[in-house]
Amino acid sequence: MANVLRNSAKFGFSGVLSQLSIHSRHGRECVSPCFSLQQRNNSTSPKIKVDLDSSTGVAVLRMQSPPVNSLSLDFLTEFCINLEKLEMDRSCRGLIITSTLSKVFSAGLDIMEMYGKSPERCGEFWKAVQEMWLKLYGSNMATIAAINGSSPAGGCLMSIGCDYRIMVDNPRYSIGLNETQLGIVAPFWFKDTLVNTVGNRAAELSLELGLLYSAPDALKIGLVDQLVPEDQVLSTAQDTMSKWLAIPDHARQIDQCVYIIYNTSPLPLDHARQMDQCVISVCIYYI
Ligand SMILES: CCCCCCCC/C=C\CC(=O)SCCNC(=O)CCNC(=O)[C@H](O)C(C)(C)COP(=O)(O)OP(=O)(O)OC[C@H]1O[C@@H](n2cnc3c(N)ncnc32)[C@H](O)[C@@H]1OP(=O)(O)O
Repeated sequence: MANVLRNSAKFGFSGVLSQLSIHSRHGRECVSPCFSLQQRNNSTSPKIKVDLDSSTGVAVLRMQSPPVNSLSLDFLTEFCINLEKLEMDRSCRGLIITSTLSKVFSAGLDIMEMYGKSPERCGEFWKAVQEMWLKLYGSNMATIAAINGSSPAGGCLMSIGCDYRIMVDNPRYSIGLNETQLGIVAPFWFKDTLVNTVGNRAAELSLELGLLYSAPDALKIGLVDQLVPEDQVLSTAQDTMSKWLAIPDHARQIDQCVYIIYNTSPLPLDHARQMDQCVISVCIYYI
């Protein structure tokens, strides 16, 4: 796998992100419209399953893309379409993300998307990664990751993009931003999200050494909020969600907004997204 990553160096990409600029129903910045997402979703079997309980207002999004829920362009597109639909549905106030696979939450970005692809495809892929994070981190819903397996790299990003993380108490499951171990560098907005979660020093050590934490170690540094037995991860997430939803939405959303404005990178701005594209291109060139 590391070889695939190293070989991908020669396929640097130069596509420029198109402008992403529609606004959500709540006025917060949103990304490209459902229409364009649907146009590029060519997959046949669904990689995502969503169940919305209209009596509680809680949706459970299950990632079901074997073998490891890797974040391919198709996967990310489907993920974003589902998030967008839930975001537009006023009856949905809370979202729980989990995996149907045993042992794996998500293996992160699909390695094959970074190998031997055209610059245009790489650009489209990176844009989808950005969209996934923007939609999740900026969501108006309360979001909980029910992490029932390993969650390296992009899988960890998805987890820390949620408001709260509950992980299965199994030392064999790991989580972390391990990019440097693969010879690549986590983009600045991965870093910011991690700093917001575990603080500066822990994030610095974690990123530079590309550390993957076992579930108990992840709890120690605050990378996850709670550990539970495997068979309780979803019920605990549901119980926790009811506490989050006891807070009036507008108060939680405004609080989150203030937090994001003061603590997060400018990725939601168009120029920052384009700058990110350039940085990633250079990184790939030097791998
Ligand atoms: C466009 C340019 C972008 C530039 C990016 C720069 C910034 C980088 C940002 C983010 C980086 C990433 O997210 S990179 C992905 C990093 N991911 C990992 O390091 C995880 C690697 N995988 C694992 O550790 C393990 O697979 C696992 C713990 C997740 C599961 O272990 P398990 O033993 O259950 O399964 P296997 O290891 O046997 O794997 C099964 C099967 O899945 C394939 N696989 C695994 N991970 C990936 C992946 N990320 N992408 C694609 N495919 C993956 C693995 O090769 C096996 O396939 P085969 O059965 O065919 O051999």
